[in-house]
Amino acid sequence: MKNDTWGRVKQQLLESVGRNNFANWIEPLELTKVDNGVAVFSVPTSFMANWVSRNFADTILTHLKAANAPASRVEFKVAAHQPQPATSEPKPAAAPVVAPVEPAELPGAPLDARFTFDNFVVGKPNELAHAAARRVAEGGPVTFNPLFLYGGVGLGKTHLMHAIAHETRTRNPELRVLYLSAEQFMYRFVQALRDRQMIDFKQIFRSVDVLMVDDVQFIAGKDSTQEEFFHTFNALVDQGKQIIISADRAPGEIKNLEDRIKSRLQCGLVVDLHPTDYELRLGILQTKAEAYRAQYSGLQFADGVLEFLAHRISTNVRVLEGALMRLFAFASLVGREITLDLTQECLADILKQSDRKVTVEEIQRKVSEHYAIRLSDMIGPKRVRSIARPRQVAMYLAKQLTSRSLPEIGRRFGGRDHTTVMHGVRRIEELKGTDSQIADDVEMLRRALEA
Ligand SMILES: Nc1ncnc2c1ncn2[C@@H]1O[C@H](COP(=O)(O)OP(=O)(O)OP(=O)(O)O)[C@@H](O)[C@H]1O
Repeated sequence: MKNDTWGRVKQQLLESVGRNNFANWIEPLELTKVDNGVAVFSVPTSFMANWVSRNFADTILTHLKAANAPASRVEFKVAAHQPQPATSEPKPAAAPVVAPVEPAELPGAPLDARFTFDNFVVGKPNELAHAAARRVAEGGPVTFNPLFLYGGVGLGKTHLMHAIAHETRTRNPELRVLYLSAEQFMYRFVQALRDRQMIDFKQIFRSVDVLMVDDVQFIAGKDSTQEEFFHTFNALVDQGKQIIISADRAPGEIKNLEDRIKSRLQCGLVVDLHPTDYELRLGILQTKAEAYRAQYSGLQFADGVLEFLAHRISTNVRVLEGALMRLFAFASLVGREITLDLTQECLADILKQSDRKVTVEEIQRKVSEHYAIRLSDMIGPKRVRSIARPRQVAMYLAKQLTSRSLPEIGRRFGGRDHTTVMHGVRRIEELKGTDSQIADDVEMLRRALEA
């Protein structure tokens, strides 16, 4: 077979496999001979030989036959002068045909075994992101590509990506799933450039079935990394492979990211993880506390502590988790029950940082309005229930929503003693469990004060 026949076949292959596949896998092939019906190609690396043989041998043979080439089989031989990539299997010396080798190991980051769908608590702020992640993890035809997840710090982007990877691997163990951060992508790229291993780099990244790149904003402003990322992205999308990307903001808002990349990233489904709300924070705390309780068996937990933390700690789940972990460790060290007081003592710094700045005076005002009593009665001496109960509700909310100590709250309620405040707080905690009217009032007031 003449080389111009191979030239014509290549033209047809370009159309049938697409531009990116052609550039990556077909263009580097060199037809060395056709012998006894076997078309022998020389390829630069054994990884490539293996990949082309698995994915393109039939297509190449079909086109060769269509061009009347006397070939009934194709073989791919590694060119002797090319250095072998460190990740490929050594080639048996006597075998001219490439022995089947395992695909090169993927240069991904390890997955956190705890970041599964089962451990992910779903609430209004993250339900869409969770549903999209589940959909992608189920596999099947690629419906949106890429899936782009974005949101503020510590809201679960990495958790969801790892969950997709775990689930995909469980459902389809044969799929090549690669998860890494954008920083690691850049590091691998720079390393490949330095070691003149770009062919291997491209081959490995173009051979995955699912690519996940976390914190993509990191490559903004890094021109050659962006360029390589763009080509990798296109090559995979052309092959119908799934891509999942995360960032701290929407694609259009990432500064110094090339426009063509922004527009690619917007092509699929873009979903955001909203800041957590009270219900989601409480759900997460309950799930994690359950796990800690099992770990620190025997540790007692007073009612209202988780609710207090869910009220008081900001939107960031990582901080919430850290607080809970510290609380359990502290309580087990000192051998005390986890009460509201212990919580405030142990987490004073975290609570101060995420103080919502609701004042005791505001609370008194809102509660007085709600129960239609005079503000002066709130801090005055009257002890009738119609006044004392709203006062206790206000004390409870002051304890929940501010970082004031019991004596400080007492002073703001007409100079009352801290034991009176403590009694009031406990009374409302009890009533919340038995009196739905009180529970509703407290909840409604809390929402109004936090709005
Ligand atoms: N809905 C959730 N349910 C359970 N755990 C959660 C949830 N959201 C976040 N977490 C936990 O909070 C911590 C931080 O989450 P993660 O690392 O996924 O955040 P991120 O959005 O990737 O943040 P960053 O932008 O800092 O990378 C993790 O330990 C994760 O398990």
